[in-house]
Amino acid sequence: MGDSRGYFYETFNEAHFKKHTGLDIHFVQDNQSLSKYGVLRGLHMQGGAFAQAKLVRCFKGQVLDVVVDMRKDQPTFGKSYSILLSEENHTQLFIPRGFAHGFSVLSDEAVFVYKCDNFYHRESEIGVAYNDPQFKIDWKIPEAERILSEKDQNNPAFAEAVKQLYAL
Ligand SMILES: Cc1cn([C@H]2C[C@H](O)[C@@H](COP(=O)(O)OP(=O)(O)O[C@H]3O[C@H](C)C(=O)[C@H](O)[C@H]3O)O2)c(=O)[nH]c1=O
Repeated sequence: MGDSRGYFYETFNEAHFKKHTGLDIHFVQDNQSLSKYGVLRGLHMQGGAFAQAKLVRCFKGQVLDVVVDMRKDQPTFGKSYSILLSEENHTQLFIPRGFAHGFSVLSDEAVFVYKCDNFYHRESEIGVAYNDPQFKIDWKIPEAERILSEKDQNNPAFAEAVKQLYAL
């Protein structure tokens, strides 16, 4: 809702969420990260008892958000999906448990905020190589301009990540 002062909008409403998704999710943790242009975070997930569903959005700037289905029993296993999330499009993406998630920052800066339905548990984290040739993800950031954590430069390939995930 915009007015002469600025804007107001509900960023999460449990009743709307249930109506649109048919899901009854109890979110327990909110996260927020600030990243500059070229940052690529991911692909990450938590497995086992600490698997997380996420409701993600870009509060400031613009990101390319990417998920990979790691659920062996699903027809979309091993498939990736990308979507632009931005301050302008107000789009939110619900990511069920069992998906690896990451994003690349296309604006000068991006503030990324998301709800999780399980707590952070470092020991349950699984990484998947952002550049695994199986997915051919176009992160829309030239190779030389990408900024990744040490961890994300060395995530395992998809097949190894699946093995680690199902061993949790
Ligand atoms: C995820 C997380 C991290 N941390 C600590 C651990 C490190 O000291 C620091 C940065 O963690 P990390 O480098 O894993 O942050 P991201 O690279 O943004 O990780 C996230 O990236 C992708 C996009 C995701 O979807 C996951 O939620 C998450 O893995 O925050 C916490 O204290 N709590 C948390 O829930």
